[in-house]
Amino acid sequence: MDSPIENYLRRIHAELAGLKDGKPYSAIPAMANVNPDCFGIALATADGYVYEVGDTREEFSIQSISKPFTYALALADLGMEAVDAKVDVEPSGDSFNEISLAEGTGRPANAMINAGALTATSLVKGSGGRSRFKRILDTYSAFAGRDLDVNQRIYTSEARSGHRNTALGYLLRSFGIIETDPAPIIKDYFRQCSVMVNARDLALMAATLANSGRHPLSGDEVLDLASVERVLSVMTTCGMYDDAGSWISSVGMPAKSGVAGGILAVLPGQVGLAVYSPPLDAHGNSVRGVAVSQRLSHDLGLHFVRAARTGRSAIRAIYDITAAPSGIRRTDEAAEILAEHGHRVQVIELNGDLLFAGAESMVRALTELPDDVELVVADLRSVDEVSDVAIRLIAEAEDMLRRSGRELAFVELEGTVAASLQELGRETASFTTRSAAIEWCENRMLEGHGTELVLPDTIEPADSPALSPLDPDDAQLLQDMMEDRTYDDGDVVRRVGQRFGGVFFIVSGQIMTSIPGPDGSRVKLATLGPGMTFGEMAMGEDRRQETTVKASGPVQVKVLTADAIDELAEQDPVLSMNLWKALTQDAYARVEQYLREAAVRIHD
Ligand SMILES: NC(=O)CC[C@H](N)C(=O)O
Repeated sequence: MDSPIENYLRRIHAELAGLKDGKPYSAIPAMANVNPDCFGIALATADGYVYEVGDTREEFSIQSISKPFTYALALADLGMEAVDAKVDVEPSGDSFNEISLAEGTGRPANAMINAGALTATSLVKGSGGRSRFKRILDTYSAFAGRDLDVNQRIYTSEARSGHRNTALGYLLRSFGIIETDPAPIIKDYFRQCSVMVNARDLALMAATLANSGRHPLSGDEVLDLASVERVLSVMTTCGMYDDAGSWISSVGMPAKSGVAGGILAVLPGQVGLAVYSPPLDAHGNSVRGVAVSQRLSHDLGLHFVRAARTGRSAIRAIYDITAAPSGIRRTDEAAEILAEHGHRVQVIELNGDLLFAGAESMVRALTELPDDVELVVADLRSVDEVSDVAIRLIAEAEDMLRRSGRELAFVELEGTVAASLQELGRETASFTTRSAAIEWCENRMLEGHGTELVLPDTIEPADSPALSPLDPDDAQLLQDMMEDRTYDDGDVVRRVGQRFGGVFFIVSGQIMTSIPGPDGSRVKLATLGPGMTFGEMAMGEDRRQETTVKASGPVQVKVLTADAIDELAEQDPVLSMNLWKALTQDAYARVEQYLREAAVRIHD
């Protein structure tokens, strides 16, 4: 796909391919003969889209980039306390292979330098019939989202030449940091460094960390959030060894480098970045990898200080229900009451992630509502993640409202926030559509400010607003001509295109009218309740039913059928005329209300 991001990455790749500083790693003979011009950039989003430019499928050994993932497995296996007893979380300021252990305890400074990495490897035990190394390899594969494997030639070469690491392993044994024979542990460490990856793999491994431990493509929960938080913290302060200070200043992302020329960087919640290019700088980091990371951080605002600013207000809109009535047809008196008191019900529409900043903006808006607001509807349908902190803040805000006699209700598709609040002992109303929430608020307003104005559950046609202009005896006569019909929830009562089928009077229950929307969707127009009519608009030779009418729960209607209407026109033309005058008077009022509500309903 010719996307702006891919074009941007191509420009950076072309520009930095000309960077010729540094030399490929030569301490491991099998790694010496690599092409120094190999250069790939991969950027993976937290939802799994991977942008690739250059040699992103060229395989190379993961080397020290393996360390955070083995450290993650040890943390997941043993928990932080047990791991911290063996390896600290402090930056050493030393190079990756420094023989540096803490005075006295011998505890390595962190798990990113070789001493700490050997320790982390020693903390992983075989289990479930899988050896230590098989579990380590399976963990890397889960992070990459594909089966990875060891390059035996590189492993053998490093096992033969890795004297410094071997010395470190026995030194750790002498301090009791490694408690068993260090030889197999050192071999497993060499094996983990010899696992083959490409830049795409690393970008997805980084994106899994960015995605709180869940693989963005497979959706597998690879690592728990607490361990992700610890691994990224240590990568931030120690991942680039004695270049860590300069890295966090100029790039600002948790990262890990490897001497084969790979670099992996993570922007939590957003992206995983990987670069592969063999020539290394004096710190053992890929020269082009550092240059690409600095450019992308600057150009795309990936530095954690900038990225944190995305936690701006989560509020998309605040308005009262006079701007968005429920669509229920009410009597004139009820409509007047709602017009007068609608400002007492506020709707707050939110979007994005409700982490601390988003939740804070919502809670602040709740505290700033005018004193005469009685009900608040929080529309969360455009909200993505709601953190535990946000739930706790919302619960306290709900308490604050309740203490002042007010209530908070939610519109959300799965009801997760209301369920979370219930777990904290708060009972809050939750609806799946905004109109249902607003109807509930309107009824509360009518109960509170309009006494018995809330419509009764059952209205016979003779008592309906539509027949109110008629003489009561005439209305009753018409009702006696009607057929009784009942429908269950979801039944389609009338379809678009049907010929006139009579005038339907709703006795109890609710129906919902809708019209075909874009790409096969349905656009809800209105909800009609007891005492209301539908179907009369299709009267006339060339007219058809223009809306779909569906039962919203159990519904009882009485129908003045087309045959009965024809019979009435013959037997009592005066009453027939009065009936149509009454219905058309009511129908025009309804058309006007439909249009007003449809304009509001469209995006409901
Ligand atoms: N920084 C690195 O990638 C070093 C890895 C190498 N296998 C070593 O242990 O020395």
